Amino acid sequence: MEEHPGGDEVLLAVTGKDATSDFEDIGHSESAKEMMEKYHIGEIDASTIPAKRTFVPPQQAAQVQAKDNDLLIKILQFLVPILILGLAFGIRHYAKSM
Ligand code: HEM
Repeated sequence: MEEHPGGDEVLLAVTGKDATSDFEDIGHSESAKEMMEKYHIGEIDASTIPAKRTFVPPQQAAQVQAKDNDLLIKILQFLVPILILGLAFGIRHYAKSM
């Protein structure tokens, strides 16, 4: 995985499904195709391959979680100043009326 010139993320993105079209779409060189022989561990019964991806590696699940956290931080960065401003106006209004 670490040695793949295209990086490990692209490989993780196709785990749990048939990656033939993904491999071919990239236009891998002949030497890349020859290299596959080295990693060939056996034949798979095509009827057992899920049509859709069913497995998400934990590394990617963590990335999705990190993206969710980024969104939450952005929302908070927007909301917190507005809340502080609202609170300041509220206190000022309350102080004036006393
Ligand atoms: C055992 C399977 C694989 C082998 C041996 C392999 C090997 C290689 C090699 C040698 C390269 C360097 C460029 C070349 O010579 O073509 C490469 C690049 C790349 N591979 Fe793979 N690869 C495999 C599977 C995959 C799969 C399944 C994907 C996609 C999901 C993928 C995506 C890429 C990408 C995006 C690049 C970079 C292309 C570029 O920058 O031009 N590879 N791979």
